[in-house]
Order: sequence, then structure tokens, then C-alpha cells
Amino acid sequence: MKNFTSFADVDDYRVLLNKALEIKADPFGYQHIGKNKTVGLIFFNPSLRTRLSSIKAAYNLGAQAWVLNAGADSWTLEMADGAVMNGGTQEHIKEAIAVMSQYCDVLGVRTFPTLKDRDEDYQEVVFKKIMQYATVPVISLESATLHPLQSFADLITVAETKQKERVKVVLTWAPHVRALPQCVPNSFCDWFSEIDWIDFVITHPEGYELDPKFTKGARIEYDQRKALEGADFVQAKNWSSYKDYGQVISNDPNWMLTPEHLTGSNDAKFLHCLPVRRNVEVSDAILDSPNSLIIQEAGNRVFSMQTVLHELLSL
Ligand SMILES: NCCC[C@H](NC(=O)CCC(=O)O)C(=O)O
Ligand SMILES: NC(=O)OP(=O)(O)O
Repeated sequence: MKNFTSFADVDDYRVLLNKALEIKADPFGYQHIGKNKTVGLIFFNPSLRTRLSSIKAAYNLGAQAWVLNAGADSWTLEMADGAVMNGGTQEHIKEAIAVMSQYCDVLGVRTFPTLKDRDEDYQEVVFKKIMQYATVPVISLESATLHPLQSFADLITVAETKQKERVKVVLTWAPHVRALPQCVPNSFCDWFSEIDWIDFVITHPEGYELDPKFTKGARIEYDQRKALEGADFVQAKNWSSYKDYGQVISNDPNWMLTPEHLTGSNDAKFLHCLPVRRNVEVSDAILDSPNSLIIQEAGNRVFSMQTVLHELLSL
């Protein structure tokens, strides 16, 4: 693994997953890996989990971490090649990333989608530019289209919780008050459609189909109840339309997950990447039930990041 930006960067998920479970069992057992190493973290949008779990992961490995909130903490960055910088932008991303690469051994980057220009978002224009100018390995802390550290943490959570060999995992769309990115569901599909011991089903209202590049032929069931039948795990998440890009084309409140929705499931355990809008996406009764894995899942963000850092700092 040279960088960590999607499932495709992982040589063998089984090896990575086993490493994560090993690291979780002995979090401080690999401190030689991070000795005298620095993890750089740059955020172009807000974060609670990714920021703090990344710092904790670096600490567990014996490395130091610094964080830059681009725009807020630094100069206003120019993204366009060939720009005449006589306006509001003060420093070009070209120098900024090259300079930050001087100050770390691995660089974590969070970008964001425009939700306006699908081509620009899905070509990962900003993220690719950063990768081009970085001289150290790059980790996606969530890009315009993917959130691999989240999906890896979700996989760790399912793997350590499941009670039987094969499990059914359902990704369900949920209502929301805003138009949200497709990163988390895209990434969940990118990872979970590849796991040989998972029967993976996606459910959403018609019109919310995700990019087939990420769903990779996974079963789509438009009837939410039917999709949830026999489910062992359910991950709820809102996303805006890919087809009618960035739009909220429908927002049926009946899609909000409640215990009643799960009566046909196999006592399904509940996942959500967080932050979650209570009683809009999911009811309190689900979030606060013993079947809710959301805090354990967020805890596993430390171990997904620590495992990835372990790989990239060992290069
Ligand atoms: N980093 C994890 C996901 C963050 C983001 N959620 C949000 O923006 C929620 C904001 C709100 O609830 O207003 C998303 O869905 O992609
Ligand atoms: N799940 C997640 O990535 O959360 P943050 O946006 O708070 O980092």
C-alpha cells in the first residue's frame, strides 16, 4: 500500500483487517513504528471523529501529529493551475502541500464535494492535485466521493461483533434536512461489496442510486422492509442524489429507522458513521438501544487509522 484513498489501495483486506484486530488487542505494541515520525493532518471541512481518532492513532504508534485547518488557520489557498493570484487567495496549493510534506512522514487530507459539479467531484480534482504535490504517502480523511477510514472502521466493527460466519449487511438511505455528500455510502459499498463473508444489500427510494463504479453490482432493493428482512447489521445514512446531482429529490420521513422497521431483521445491530440527526435519520430508540454499535464504531476509527499509519510508516 503506497497511499490510502479507497479499497483499491488495499493489497489484501483480510491481512489489513487481521492487523487492525491485532493492533486493537495491543494498541501500544507498535510504538517503534512511529518513533521520530510525524503525521500531518489537513482539513478543508469540519471533523470531530476523524481529527481526534487520527491524533490518538498517531499517539498510540509513538508518532507525533499536527493539524492544519486549511483556510481558518492558514493562508487562503488557491487551487487553480495557472491562476493570476491578484484576488483573495494568498498561497497556491502547490507550495502549501509541498511545504507541508517537509514537515511530516505521512499526510492525511480531508477535502469535500461541491455537490454542484459532479465531474469535478467524481474526478477528485482537489484530492488528486494534493496527491500530485505531496512528496509523502497520502491518507484520505474523506474526499469528495469516498471515506475509506470510516468503511474500514465499519468493517472492523462488523468483524469483531458478528456471531456467525456469513452475515447480511444492509445499507439504508435515511431522511435528512440538508443535501449531504455520497462519500460515506459510496465508500461503504466500495468496501462491503468486496467482502466474501458478507451478503450486502442496498436500499433507498428510487432516484438515489449511487455511482455503479462503487456499488459494483450489489443488490439494490427499493422496498426497505424487504431489504431489512434477516439483516444482521444495518448501516443508515442520508445522501443526496447522484443522478440529479446534489439534489434532495424526495425526503419521505417513513424511511427514518425505528425499532418497528427492524422487526423482520435478525435482531440487527445498528451502525452509523456519525454525526447523526436524532429522530430525523434514526429514532432515539434505535440509537440508544443495546443493539446500537455507534460508539464502538467511532472508537474503531482509532484502529482503522492506526493500522493504515502502521502500513504507511513502515514503508
Ligand atoms: N464525515 C462523516 C460524514 C459527514 C457528513 N455529514 C454531515 O455533513 C452532516 C451535517 C448535518 O447534519 O448538518 C456527510 O454526510 O458526509
Ligand atoms: N464519521 C466522521 O468522519 O466524523 P467526522 O466528520 O466528525 O470526522
